[in-house]
Formats: sequence, structure tokens, C-alpha cells
Amino acid sequence: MDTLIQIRRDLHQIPELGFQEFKTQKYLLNKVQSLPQDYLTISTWKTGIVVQIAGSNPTKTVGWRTDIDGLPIVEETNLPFASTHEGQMHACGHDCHMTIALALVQAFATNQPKQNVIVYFQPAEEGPGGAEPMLEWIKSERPDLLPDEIYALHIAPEHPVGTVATRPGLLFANTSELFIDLKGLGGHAAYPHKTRDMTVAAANLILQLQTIISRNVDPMESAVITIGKMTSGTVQNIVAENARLEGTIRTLNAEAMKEVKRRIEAICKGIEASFECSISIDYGSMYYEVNNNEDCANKLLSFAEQFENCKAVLSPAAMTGEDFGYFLKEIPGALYWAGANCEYGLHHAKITPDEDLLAFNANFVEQFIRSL
Ligand SMILES: CC(=O)N[C@@H](CCC[C@H](N)C(=O)O)C(=O)O
Repeated sequence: MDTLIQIRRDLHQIPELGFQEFKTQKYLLNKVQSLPQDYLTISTWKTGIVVQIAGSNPTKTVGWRTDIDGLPIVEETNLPFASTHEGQMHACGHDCHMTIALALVQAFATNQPKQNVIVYFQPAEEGPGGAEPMLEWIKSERPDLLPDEIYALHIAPEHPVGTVATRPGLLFANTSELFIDLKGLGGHAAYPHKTRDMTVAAANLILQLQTIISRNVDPMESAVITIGKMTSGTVQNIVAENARLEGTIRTLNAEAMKEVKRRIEAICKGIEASFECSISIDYGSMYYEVNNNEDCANKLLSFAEQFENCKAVLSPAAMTGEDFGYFLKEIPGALYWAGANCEYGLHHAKITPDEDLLAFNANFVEQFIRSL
């Protein structure tokens, strides 16, 4: 295989959105098929891949999962290996995650592990969610692909390379996408009284939505509503007949998610009455929280504590979402933040993870799995 850096750069150039990861799947399959096949069994599911590695003397099956999709972001890194797909970018580290997963397959294909290992290359983590349907497929058609325990990582720009940060219990939030469409009445910009202006209605709605966090969520709890995109109108001198808000909700438990949604619906009803418009709400896809198994997270942390050049950190929970939570709902396991040492954060057009994280984490995860 090429070096890990070369693989990451190749993958970085071909980011694809959820369930459209055709080039990515082909690239990954080529790499896996070029390895010695003695211990490997390769399966595909949609744009994903599952690689089983037969252990030499197994008492259990250990899973490792990577996500494989990119984001709809115009890259601004100016790197010589920047995305060649206009408007799409690996801005959440999935190029690094895939490289580490490939390195694991290579390590176990050439030096057989004791335990059975399964590496999952899962599509559509950023949306609409690949973990839940992949697990449904596994449970209904391929129960041989269910592991006894499962692990994953996510790059963390704010930590130095060599950091393994995790915690037993809740690590990532419950998420729900949020799409709100407002319909009013368009017309001439000079005659607003004859129209129902959805730019003004949407602006009011955004401000009122933020009061849910400050006035309806217990201050000792926490929640997020982010509207990441707002569109309205057609041209500068026509009152907007339509507006659309696109966002996401994050909560620390399912009850809080229900309450936030109840308040969103109530506020939308109020906006409908006060701006004489109609509003429809679509919650898109939802992800179950990432809840680390106590024992598995502690095993990761203790292994990290004694691993050379590694800094084990007991991480606080974050409002990030991850559909790896669906795996953890069914199978004991844990996810950790892997230090990536970069100035810009996740989902930023200028994010450039430190490539030293590839070799460090490939080695760390391989040795961790061999220790189980
Ligand atoms: C690790 C990470 O950044 N994950 C995404 C998951 C997004 C889920 C869904 N599309 C949503 O926006 O709710 C995140 O934004 O946390």
C-alpha cells in the first residue's frame, strides 16, 4: 500500500456526500483487495464496505468503525491535494478516519490478530445517517457481521496529536436536523402592506427559537439550536413569498429533545398567527446519543495511559452528533477524540489536520485491539 499520508491525500481529493461515496468505495475496495487475502472476507452494503479479518485463536469479535462521507463545503485550504469535487470537502476528518481504518486492515491482513476483527467503512455519517440502516441490514441479513464490542475515533482539532480523549457514559449529544419552510405572500417591495413578508417572519422566528435554549431548557442541562442556513426571496425589490431555515438541534437526552421540539412547534404556530403565513416543519434525520460503555471506555483510557507518547484525557461530553451512537445502543464499545492539532475546527473550510495523527492512531488502535 501507499504511505498513510498518500492515502489520506488521495481520499481528501475525492470527498462525496452521504450515500454517493462511489469513488471512495472503489478506492477503498482497491486498497483492501491489494492486500494478502488469507484472513480477509470483504462484503459491501450500499456505498459502504465491511472487512472481516479471521483471528488466529479468537474468543470474541472486535469491531472498528470509520465514516467515509464528506460535507457540502467549498474548501479554502489552498492545499496542493485540495478537493477536486467543487463544493464538497472532507472537513470533518473522515479522510483521516478512513486512512486509519485501512491501515488497520493492512496490519491485520499481514500479521493475523488473535481475535476476529471487523472493520466497517460506513457511509453517510454527516447525513442522512448510515449507521442505523447498516445495522438493520447486519441484524436482518448478516448477523455474522455483529461484533462483541466496537470502537471508533473522531479527530479533535483542539488537542495535540497523541491525545486520546474519551469518557465512560455520554460523550456526544442526541441530534435532530431541522428544516422549516415558511409561506406568505409575495409582491412589490414598495407595497409591503399588500404582502406577507417571509424574510421578516423568518428573522423573527430565528430570534424566538433561541429563547427555547435560554428560557425553556433547564439551565443545569444544556441544548443547542443552530440555524446554519437561511434562504428567502428571489430578488431585492420583491417581498419574499417563501423562506426556509435549515438547522440542527442538540440535547443531552431524549426527553429534552421532545421538549425542544414541542416549543419549536408552539413558536411556529405563534409566527403563523402574527405574520399570517403557513409553516411546515421537517425534522430530517435524527441520531441517537453516543453513550460509551463504561468498561470499554475505561479500557481505552487505561491503554492510552501506558501507551508511549500518548496523553489520555478524561473528556467532557460535547454537543457533536455521531451516528456511531446507533452501534453503541446495541453493542458495548466506545469512541474517542483523537488529537489532530489544527487551528481551524471541524466543519471549517480551512481545516488541515496534522497528518502525524495518522501513524500515531493507526498504531495505537492496532495495539489496543491486539490487547483485547
Ligand atoms: C462529528 C460531527 O460533526 N457530526 C455531525 C453529525 C450531523 C448530524 C446531522 N446531519 C445534524 O446536523 O443533526 C455534527 O454536526 O455534529
